[in-house]
Amino acid sequence: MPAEIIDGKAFAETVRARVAGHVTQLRAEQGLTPGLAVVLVGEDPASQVYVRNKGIQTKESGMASFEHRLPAETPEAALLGLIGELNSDPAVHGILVQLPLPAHLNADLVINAIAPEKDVDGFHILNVGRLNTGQKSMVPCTPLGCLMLLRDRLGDLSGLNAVVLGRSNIVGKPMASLLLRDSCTVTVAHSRTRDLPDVCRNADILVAAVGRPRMVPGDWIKPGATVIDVGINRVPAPEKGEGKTRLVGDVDFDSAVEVAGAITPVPGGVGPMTIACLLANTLTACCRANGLPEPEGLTA
Ligand SMILES: Nc1nc(=O)c2c([nH]1)NC[C@@H]1CN(c3ccc(C(=O)N[C@@H](CCC(=O)O)C(=O)O)cc3)C=[N+]21
Repeated sequence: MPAEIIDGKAFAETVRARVAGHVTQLRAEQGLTPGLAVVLVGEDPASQVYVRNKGIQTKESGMASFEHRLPAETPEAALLGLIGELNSDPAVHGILVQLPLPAHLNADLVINAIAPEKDVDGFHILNVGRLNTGQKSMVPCTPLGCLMLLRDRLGDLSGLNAVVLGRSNIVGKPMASLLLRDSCTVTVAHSRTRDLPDVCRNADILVAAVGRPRMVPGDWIKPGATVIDVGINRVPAPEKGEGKTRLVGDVDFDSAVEVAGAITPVPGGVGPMTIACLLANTLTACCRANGLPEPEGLTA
């Protein structure tokens, strides 16, 4: 029996609707409007599309959206100056600096200049430390979205074998941390892992976040496993016409869908959840900043 397809797009819509409901309530009862500032340095076309989508969805949820587009050659001091202003702006509850940054900018320095309570990406070193020690933190959007999908399908995750393929700071490591917190037995696998197919075949939950198109074939998957495909890879699609491209994940969907119990598609899986969780984190940051109770079910 082929796998259930996990509809991340539909799930993300329900998350955004819940965020919007809380935003309406915040405005009516507290006179508050959560605000998200997005900073884009340079003209990377993919980043521009992504930043535009974030702006649209932010406004659709009733929040304020502040976009800052800076030229690629912006000096580090100027970027740090802008972050300082956003840190002290009471209308801004969340700050996201789109990555990757141009090479002359030190991304660690820039991210760590964001006020941790406004760091809706959860990339600030204080949030990383807090997440890893079980303290209240901002949780990175993509892993949070994956966790929501997993809990929705599986309920209690405790005791399950989870394999996270990829060890990035933005997905692999925080994903492993969240799964461990939910009492999974967690393996972080990567390009140097020995017997990688066998390691993956042990997974009740397989999260693929390596950035290599269709790297995971169906015969690496345990029958019935839940597969979360984080990869968003643009590949040539000559069948659509010359020069055309399409998006594929890190999992070879066609073979995996025959083996897995459930699987996220690309597009329409994890990607939309990432943006929904960015909005959820902005709402959470706004509530915390004002000493209000946090929205239930929208945090880790
Ligand atoms: N500071 C920072 N935080 C990020 O969260 C961040 C970032 N920088 N830099 C770039 C990546 C990429 N990213 C995506 C989110 C959603 C989709 C998404 O919604 N994708 C759609 C498809 C979109 C399309 O068709 O192109 C989908 O998967 O269905 C894609 C990519 C967040 N990122």
